[in-house]
Amino acid sequence: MKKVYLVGYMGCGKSAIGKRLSFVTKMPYYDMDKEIVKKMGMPIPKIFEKYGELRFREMETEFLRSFRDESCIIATGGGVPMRRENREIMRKTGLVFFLNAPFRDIWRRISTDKNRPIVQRSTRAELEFLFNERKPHYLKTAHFKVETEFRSLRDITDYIAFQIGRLKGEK
Ligand SMILES: Nc1ncnc2c1ncn2[C@@H]1O[C@H](COP(=O)(O)OP(=O)(O)OP(=O)(O)O)[C@@H](O)[C@H]1O
Ligand SMILES: O=C(O)C1=C[C@@H](O)[C@@H](O)[C@H](O)C1
Ligand SMILES: [Mg+2]
Repeated sequence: MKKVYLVGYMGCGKSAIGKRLSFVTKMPYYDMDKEIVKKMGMPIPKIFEKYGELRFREMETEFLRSFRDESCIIATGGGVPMRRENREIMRKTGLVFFLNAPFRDIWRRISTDKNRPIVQRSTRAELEFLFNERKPHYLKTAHFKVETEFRSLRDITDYIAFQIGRLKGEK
């Protein structure tokens, strides 16, 4: 069985939905950011500080190239679909869902977060610019665009679980 990848901007709900989806589908769940943190033994802001963003981006690609061959749910980092190789690996090895949220909602969720180095170093306008720059890449990576505005985590999770089940021929 294929992997299920959740892609989208910081704060769109990849981790929150990934965990719930794992519960509903009984597929194991992995958070790419957490896997990299575990491997490196330091938090993401520290990885950026010590090795630089480019090396972090290499680590993301390395994760996609080598992560275990099992059916699972993966919440990806917000910058992952920006690289062509990453997009190709995800589309080839799984089903990709883009969680689309308006920037307004995103900003409300991420503006006070200390664990996202890109948020730490950017203004609101810069983050909105990056959001608009990334959106086409999320769209071209994804097999499904999932609208999240005004929808509960449960509702979004059930929709994705339904699509996974449908494609597995269960429903
Ligand atoms: N549709 C939603 N309804 C209510 N709360 C939401 C929704 N989507 C996300 N949230 C909340 O917003 C916060 C940020 O979500 P989450 O951490 O899952 O984002 P993320 O996409 O994993 O971000 P990152 O790329 O930085 O890891 C969480 O507290 C989550 O519960
Ligand atoms: O959007 C991004 O570039 C990032 C999002 C997070 O998931 C982390 O991968 C890291 O903070 C970078
Ligand atoms: Mg996350």
